[in-house]
Order: sequence, then C-alpha cells, then structure tokens
Amino acid sequence: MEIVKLVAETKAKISKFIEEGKSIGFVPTMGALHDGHLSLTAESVKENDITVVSIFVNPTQFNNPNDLKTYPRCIEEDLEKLSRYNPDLIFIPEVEEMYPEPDTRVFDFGHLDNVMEGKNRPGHFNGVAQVVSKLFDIVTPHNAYFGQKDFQQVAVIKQMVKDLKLNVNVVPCPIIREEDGLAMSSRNLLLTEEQRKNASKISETLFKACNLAADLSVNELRDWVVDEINKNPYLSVEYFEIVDDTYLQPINSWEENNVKVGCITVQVGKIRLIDNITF
Ligand SMILES: Nc1ncnc2c1ncn2[C@@H]1O[C@H](COP(=O)(O)OP(=O)(O)OP(=O)(O)O)[C@@H](O)[C@H]1O
Ligand SMILES: CC(C)(CO)[C@@H](O)C(=O)[O-]
Ligand code: BAL
Repeated sequence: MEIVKLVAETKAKISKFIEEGKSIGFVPTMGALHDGHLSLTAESVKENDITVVSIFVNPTQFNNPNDLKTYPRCIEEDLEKLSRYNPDLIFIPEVEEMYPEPDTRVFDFGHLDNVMEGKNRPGHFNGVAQVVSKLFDIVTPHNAYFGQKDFQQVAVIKQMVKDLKLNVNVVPCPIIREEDGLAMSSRNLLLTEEQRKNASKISETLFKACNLAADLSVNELRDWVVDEINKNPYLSVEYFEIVDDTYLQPINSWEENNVKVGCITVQVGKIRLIDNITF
C-alpha cells in the first residue's frame, strides 16, 4: 500500500500499471473511513488488478462552511483500516494540488440536480462533479465504486460519465449499516450519544415503511414516514421523496413499472443524515 500526494506522481504510477495491461479500480472518499468505505475497497480489490483509494475532503461540494470545518478528519486511523484490505495506491492530495486554480466549470444535470440533495444543497453536485471528473482524469479507472447511501450521487455520476463520454464503469454498492440499522456515515461521529441512539429511528421507520407499502398509497406512506420520524424530538425530516431509480422523478402510484426508492434527509441537531430504501 503506497501513499501518494502529488497528481503528477499518481498519474505516472497509473500509466505504468495501464502499460502493463492491469485493470484499475477506484474508490473516491472523503476519509473518516468506516465499513461502508471498506466494503467498496474490498469490492474493488476483488474485481481489479490495482485498487486506488482517494482521501480528499473536497471544499467545492460543501455549501455550508461550518459543515466543511467540522467534517471529521482522521488520516492515521484511515490508513490503518485500509491496510487490512491492501489496496495499491492511496491518493491524498492537498487542496492546492487538486485546485491549482479555481474550477469554474458548471455542469448541467437538469432535473437530477433540482431535487432532494441538489435542491437542498445548492452547488453540491456541481462540486462533486468537479472533483470526481478531476479524480477520474488522474486515476483513469476502468471501474469506480460508489455507495448507494448517496443514491442521488450515483445517478449524477452516471450522467456525468455519459455527458463527458468517459470510459468508466460506475459500480453502485449496497448500503452498509450499524447493528441497529443506522446507515454508516462519517458524520455519525459528530452525533452526541443521545442523538446517536435516536438516529436509529430513521432506518427503523424506512424498514417499517417497506412493509406498509402494500396497505397505503404512495402519498399516505410518505406522510406516515415524515410524521413517524418527526415524532422523535431529536429528529426533523428535511425531505422524504419516493422516486424512480434512474431519472429521480416522483412516484405517484405503486402500480408504476419502475424501481422505487424512498430517499430521506433528516436533521439530527445540526447534523444532516441521509438514507434510502428500495420498495
Ligand atoms: N453506509 C455506507 N454504505 C456503503 N457505502 C457508503 C456508506 N457510506 C458512505 N459510502 C460511500 O463511500 C463513498 C465515500 O463517501 P464519504 O467519504 O462521503 O463518506 P460518508 O460516510 O458518506 O460521509 P458523509 O455521510 O458524512 O457524507 C461514497 O461513494 C459513499 O456513498
Ligand atoms: C465522491 C466523493 C468522494 C467526492 O468528493 C464524495 O462526494 C463522497 O464521499 O461521496
Ligand atoms: N457523501 C457525500 C459527500 C457529502 O456529503 O458532501
């Protein structure tokens, strides 16, 4: 496992792997690694000759400066966790290395960026697309691994790959959960003990909703989920939308013939947590 900080050095190492005919798997992360990130790494190591993991807290995707400031950073622990999976390269650039000059590119993802996380975090997906397109340019992966927890992000990245005509296979990976069901997230580290205990109500409600879908209309189920979570004094639903898994258009009836995903964002004090469930 080799740690590289410079873009030029990373590109040179990867060119050599490509010349040797090796397949490249890539796992982009913002660090504070947990079993969700490690499951993506394990998948990449299994499916590719070479695995590259990046750790970079990308400033351009944060619409809230305090969120950027408090985002957990623990690089030594991250490296220790990664070493158990033996990826080949860990790319840990500084901000100046990724953005020697400001990135002024504006991506147009249309509807995909106008709903849910896109609507509630203006500029977020533009920042994600800026950094992921730069990372793809440096790493030139055959396969890139993304968690389904960030469900909308997967749809946006797939669109970006199409729009930029990149030769990258985007591989969505299942959500890894804590024992009580809470979706693993680096931001869980920022919760107080009481908030953490109550946060399990989010996934618990989504799982129950899955069972209730046979008895309630889409609108009734949507309202039920929001009310049920808002009953908990530690939790406040920012949005809960039931959408199709490709275009993220709202679902109006269970009869519609597409994969339906319930996507939620909940404020737990000052911390925003996201989760989703497939119906
Ligand atoms: N619980 C999880 N299960 C599977 N993949 C995950 C999980 N959490 C994060 N990932 C994936 O790991 C990659 C890196 O995510 P990131 O570094 O933002 O971590 P995170 O835990 O999602 O952080 P946060 O929730 O605080 O934004 C993304 O593709 C993300 O979807
Ligand atoms: C893909 C990503 C690493 C880009 O900064 C980030 O959005 C994330 O961690 O999901
Ligand atoms: N996991 C998505 C990265 C972010 O919240 O900024």
